[in-house]
Amino acid sequence: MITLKNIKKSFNGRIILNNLNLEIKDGEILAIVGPSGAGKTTLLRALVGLDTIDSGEILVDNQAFDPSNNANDKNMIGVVFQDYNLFPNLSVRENIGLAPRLVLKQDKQVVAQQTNELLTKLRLADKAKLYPFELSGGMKQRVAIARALAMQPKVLAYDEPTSALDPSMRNEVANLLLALKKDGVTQIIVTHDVELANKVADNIFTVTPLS
Ligand SMILES: Nc1ncnc2c1ncn2[C@@H]1O[C@H](COP(=O)(O)OP(=O)(O)OP(=O)(O)O)[C@@H](O)[C@H]1O
Repeated sequence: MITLKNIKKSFNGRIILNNLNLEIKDGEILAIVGPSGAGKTTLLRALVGLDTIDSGEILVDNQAFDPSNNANDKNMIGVVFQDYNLFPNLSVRENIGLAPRLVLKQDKQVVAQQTNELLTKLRLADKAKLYPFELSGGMKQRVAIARALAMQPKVLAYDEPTSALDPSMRNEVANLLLALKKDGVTQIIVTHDVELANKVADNIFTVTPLS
């Protein structure tokens, strides 16, 4: 379980998150919703350790969560960014296998086997040799998810998973999130897409603008 206690975050003296409290249970899908500028991405970035918080605590199973100093904590949460951040000069297979090789120092054969499994799971087996520029938005997103899953995170966080896609893809994204939930992955989505949130989320947290 992830627990956020009294989280406070300001930018240039302007308070964005004030004494925010939130619990995310293992295996659930949490949707973070709220109007533009309310602080949803700020909350997500703080939660995954991409930004510091001014005060408050982030706990995982009641232990302090410290991704900037603890590699296990850092690898615990995978992030799928809105623009996917794929490595443009690497193939789909290389995008997925790079971090397990470099960061987890996994054996080449283990990485190859795991990458094959992820390619199949994310319906990318016939795209393994392609480069990001050759992929549709939905395929890029599936590569980004496969790449995050390759690090075996307990939690996957997505920033606006449907906003860059054609609305007809919403069901596909929803089904993918629900399939990953069956595998036990805890998922956090920041979204404007209320329909997606209603369809997949076990819990919806609304961030309200403070001013
Ligand atoms: N690095 C930063 N420096 C200064 N201000 C920032 C920074 N990041 C975010 N902000 C401000 O914090 C507020 C919340 O931004 P945030 O991106 O978290 O909102 P959001 O709810 O995700 O909005 P949207 O739905 O439009 O993406 C905004 O007013 C934004 O301008």
